[in-house]
Parts: sequence; structure tokens; C-alpha cells
Amino acid sequence: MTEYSPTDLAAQLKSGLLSFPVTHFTDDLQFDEANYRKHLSWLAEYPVAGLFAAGGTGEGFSLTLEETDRVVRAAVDEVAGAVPVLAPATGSTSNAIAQAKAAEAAGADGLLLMPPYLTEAGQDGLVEHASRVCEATGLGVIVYSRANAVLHDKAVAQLADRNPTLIGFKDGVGNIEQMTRTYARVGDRLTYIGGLPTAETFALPLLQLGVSTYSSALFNFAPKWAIEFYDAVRAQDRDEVYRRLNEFVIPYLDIRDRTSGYAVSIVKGGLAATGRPAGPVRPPLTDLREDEVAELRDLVARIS
Ligand SMILES: O=CCCC(=O)C(=O)O
Repeated sequence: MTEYSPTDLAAQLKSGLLSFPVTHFTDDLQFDEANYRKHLSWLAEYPVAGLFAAGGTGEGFSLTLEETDRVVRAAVDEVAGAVPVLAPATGSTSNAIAQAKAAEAAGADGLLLMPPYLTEAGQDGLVEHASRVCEATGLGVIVYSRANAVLHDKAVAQLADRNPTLIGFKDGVGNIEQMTRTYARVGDRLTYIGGLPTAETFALPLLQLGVSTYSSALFNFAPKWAIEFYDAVRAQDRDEVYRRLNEFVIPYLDIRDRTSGYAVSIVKGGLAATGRPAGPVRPPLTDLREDEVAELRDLVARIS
């Protein structure tokens, strides 16, 4: 049972960088719980405000319901209350409700509500979908605005008014006008999380739009550097942020952008490049080529 009320969880998540760990797989693509736990134990040496198990970087979209539950339970057990652990709720309304209840039973502290599967939907339908998930559990819920579930400002306001356990909005779109409209309308009723791939890229400008923290995939293989980057963003130290963007993030993006899906695969590439392999990614993703891992190894050496 979580120790966090939704309000406490919102305040906690707003206080620091957010960890989105990869999910380790064996060579035959089975969940590698032992090495996953070892990874979380290593990352626990660094200060973060929360951990999102089986998120995008965690290839949550490639896990069965049973596997997701195993990953969440392993994270809750390994983290042992040091920071809040949030679990994914995905797919159809009924599936997301089932996962919300399973996450609560697993001891998770909150939920990240992913876009529903495949279908397009109108704003009213998205509000109804997310509200039914919020109503199904006492956990704090963060809604992920992305892909076929892009929420506009009025819908976010309706969700916030209707659902006291809705605590956060994760932006996976990067539309400046929509983010401005949303923060202008909803304000600090929600915690706003930058959730675009390689979130460091956008962290400083998004700070001005109310987005006070972000999900860091880089934290998986360069935790010290990711924390220092976050500190520079929070200090609004533009020179230091852009020095680091030029030093690492922008060359990293050049590798990431070579193939669709590399935003996740490159994180496992970073772990391979730093001697902490996490196994292959699952289809539909593809792993980085050996020469790309070597290129990434040289890049990571610059910040080590
Ligand atoms: O840079 C990181 C984005 C990670 C993320 O939002 C996710 O894994 O869902």
C-alpha cells in the first residue's frame, strides 16, 4: 500500500529529476529480473524524485500484463520506499483499469496513464477514458498527452476538475501554444512533466511553460551527468545547459534520429557502451548497430 497521497506524490515528483529505467531482457527476450534489479540498485545511488517502471524507455509497450506486473513488483521491492514508484496503465479503458488495480496491489505509488491503443479519439472521449481510470484507484494519476491521446487545455482542465486524484500532465507533444494554454488555464493544480524523447533537449524552454521536471532516459547510463544537467536547468543556467547540449545531447540526437524507435534503443546502446549491458530491445524496436554503439561509446567518453 502506498505511503503517498496523490497530493504528496505530486509534490514529491515536482522536487527532482524523474527516472525511467530500461527493462532488461535476456538474449532470448525474456525479462531479466536479476539484472533489472541490479540496475535499479545502482541508479538508487543518485538523487531522483521518482521512478517510472515499464514506461516508454522501459519498453512498457512490449510487455504483457503479467510481465508489467512483474517489472512493477520488482521495482517496488528493489526501491524499497526510497522514492515513489509509478506504474503504467495502458491500452483500452478496461485494460488500463485492470492495470491500475494491479499496480495498487503491487504497492506502486502512482500511475502513468499511457495513450489508448491505436484508435483516434475526441477530447470528450479522452476525458471519459482517463476519468474512468482515475475513478478506479486511489493512486495519483499522471496523464500522458501523446500520439492518439493529445489533450488540449480545456480537456486537461475538465480532467483536473472532475478527478481529484489526477496529479500530473506529461507532455509528449512539445506544442508550445498548447502547453502555454494548458498552464495558463490549469496552473499549478497539476505537476507538469516533460516527456518528449530525450527530454533534456527541451527542458530549459519548457521550464517557462510550467514544466518543472522531466523524464530522463539518459539518466540510465549517465546518472551523474543527467543530474548535473537537471541542476543547470533548474538554476536556469543557460550557458551551462547549452554547453552540455552541444557537448553531448545534440550529437546523441544525431545517432538517435537515424532510425525510428532509436529513442529507446539508444538508451540500451548507452548502457552497452558504458559496460552495463541491459540486453536487446524487443521488436518492433531494433538495436543499434555495433558501429553505432562504438560511436556512442566515444560520445559518452566525453562526459565520463
Ligand atoms: O528522455 C526521456 C523520455 C522518456 C520517457 O518519457 C518515457 O520513457 O516514457
